[in-house]
Amino acid sequence: MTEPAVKYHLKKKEKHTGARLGTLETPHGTFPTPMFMPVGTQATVKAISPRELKEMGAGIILSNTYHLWLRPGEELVAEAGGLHHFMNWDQGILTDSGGFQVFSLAQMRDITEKGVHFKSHLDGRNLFLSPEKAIAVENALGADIIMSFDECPPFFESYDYIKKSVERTSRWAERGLKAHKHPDRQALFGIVQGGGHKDLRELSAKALVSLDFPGYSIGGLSVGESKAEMNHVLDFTTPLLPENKPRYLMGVGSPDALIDGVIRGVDMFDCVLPTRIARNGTCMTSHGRVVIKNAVYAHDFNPLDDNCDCYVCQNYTRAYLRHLFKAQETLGLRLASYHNLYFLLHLMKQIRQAIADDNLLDFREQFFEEYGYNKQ
Ligand SMILES: CNc1nc2c(CCNC[C@]34C[C@H]5C[C@H](C[C@H](C5)C3)C4)c3nc(N)[nH]c(=O)c3cc2[nH]1
Ligand SMILES: [Zn+2]
Repeated sequence: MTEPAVKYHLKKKEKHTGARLGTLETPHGTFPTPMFMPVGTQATVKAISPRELKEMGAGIILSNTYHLWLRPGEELVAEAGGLHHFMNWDQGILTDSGGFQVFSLAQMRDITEKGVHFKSHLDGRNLFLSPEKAIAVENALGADIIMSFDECPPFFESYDYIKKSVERTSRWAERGLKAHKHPDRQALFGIVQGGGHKDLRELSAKALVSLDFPGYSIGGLSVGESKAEMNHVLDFTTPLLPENKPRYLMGVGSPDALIDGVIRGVDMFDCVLPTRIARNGTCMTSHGRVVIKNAVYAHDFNPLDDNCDCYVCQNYTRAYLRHLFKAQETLGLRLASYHNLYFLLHLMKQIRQAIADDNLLDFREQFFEEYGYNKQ
């Protein structure tokens, strides 16, 4: 039996919740969990350099199979020696399988047992992605953690549709496991589906756990359902997964969703939010969101966030950041992206400390109060 590429070590369970403190050992370093993973869509975290990512404490970042397969092509990335060399990132990389992208970006053609036929969103070419093809692309890209090829059905699809989709996704997961060429250096995660249905989540988790993946993603969420619904699904899904394996909630999220996901036993998160909202000048701060182009900040010579010790908050004022956005200077979106990423990475650090101190619920109370979330 080859050593798994990625090992999760559970260090401590928080006394009052399902939260856990752990470490994730990968071929490119060992990182503390719970963790937030910055998203790089086309082999770059938009507007931020690897040096800045390291400076802010990012460990594992995401890249994107679908885009890189279409452009520049996985062969070119493999020729460059794989993603780490290509993008000059020597810490952890995780790639999604492209399934989510196909369902959300491309003009759909049809889903068959074999895989998905669709048209490229770039040039309309007819393309086909199957579990075998997706895993082959992820093997060529060389990320430390790769995802199974799955279908993420709409949350409000019919029970029958979601049941059929779960069964097919489980068959696809098994085919992906068989096609995976480097289990010794790339950890393939299974992705649990099942919408909002407890029995379908059980059906999905049982099938995937029997295949003994080194880690499990919780898919099919953060697709338009309410936060209460997402938390309800997590309440009965995380307990279905092995305690000694990492759990990755895909596409989440906002500060409240991160805290509530950790409370329910999630270890890993990714979300495009911090860099996406930064591009129009929306910043996350300890006092809630600041839309920096607002006139109210024109003469505000305070830092973006007086509780933040990041490079941006230590060296620039709200008035200056507002000026940059009004003048459409690219430094504006760089600084806003930097702070937003730092904010979420720092939030995870505070969450890890709260788990160590067994006061995660008090931390949630204070953070929600200060950020302006209404407490459920
Ligand atoms: C937002 N809500 C949400 N996301 C989801 C994702 C993508 C996670 N992010 C990876 C991704 C997706 C895009 C944008 C960036 C870069 C790259 C392409 C990889 C992050 C999901 N991915 C898969 N394979 N399956 C899901 O069920 C799923 C559900 C999600 N629900
Ligand atoms: Zn800051």
